Amino acid sequence: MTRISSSRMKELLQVYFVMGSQNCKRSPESTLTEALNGGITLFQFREKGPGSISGAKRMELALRLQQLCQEQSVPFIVNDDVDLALAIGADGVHIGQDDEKASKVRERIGDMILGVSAHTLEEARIAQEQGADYIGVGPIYPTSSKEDAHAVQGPKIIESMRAQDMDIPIVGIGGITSVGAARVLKAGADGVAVISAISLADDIAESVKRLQRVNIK
Ligand SMILES: Cc1ncc(COP(=O)(O)OP(=O)(O)O)c(N)n1
Ligand SMILES: Cc1nc(C(=O)O)sc1CCOP(=O)(O)O
Ligand SMILES: [Mg+2]
Repeated sequence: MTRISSSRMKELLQVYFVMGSQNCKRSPESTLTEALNGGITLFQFREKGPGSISGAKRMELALRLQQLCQEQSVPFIVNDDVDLALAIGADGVHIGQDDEKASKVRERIGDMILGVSAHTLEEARIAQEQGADYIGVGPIYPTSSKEDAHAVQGPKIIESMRAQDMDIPIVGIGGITSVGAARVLKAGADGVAVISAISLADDIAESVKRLQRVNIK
């Protein structure tokens, strides 16, 4: 296996669905199935926070959701838990600034996809140097899906990273809906990472399609 190319990574980031059972109105399996039918390009298993499950049940859920992604050839990324990602043969891992250091995670996961959260230009540069394939930048807008989110940054943070020659694939995250997505892409993001605008939608597949349409404009 070789590291993912930057151009392929950018394609995968277009509509990045992040989800755990705590984010769903119906079962996580049916939520993900509908999102896959709608055309998500990447999935992150983020079983975390109030209402989430743990232990063997969490791993069993990860395996069931991974299977659904595999059936549609959508890469399956695990949030935070490198051990879980390695144990189930996930396609990648997403870590934040409070998680294991990116360079250490890169050593552990080899060529698997590595995503790192970055809130500043400095964090973005370090993530790139330490082997990140993409960075997640946020929160772009106010979010109710992450209790310990940083202060809202607005799309300008991405614009300023691009203006200072950050060429790594970037996905915006935090409070993004089909209404706010255009500004995120215009600022220089390659895609949008979304929890609630997809997981809580009445018509999940349609909510994904709306985000896709913003992407191709
Ligand atoms: C695509 C993407 N970007 C950012 C995050 C946030 O990661 P982190 O800061 O580690 O916070 P938690 O998600 O672990 O609470 C993400 N998960 N995905
Ligand atoms: C998981 C996560 N990370 C964020 C960050 O700023 O790094 S914001 C966030 C939650 C995104 O959920 P929603 O699309 O429902 O706002
Ligand atoms: Mg994390």
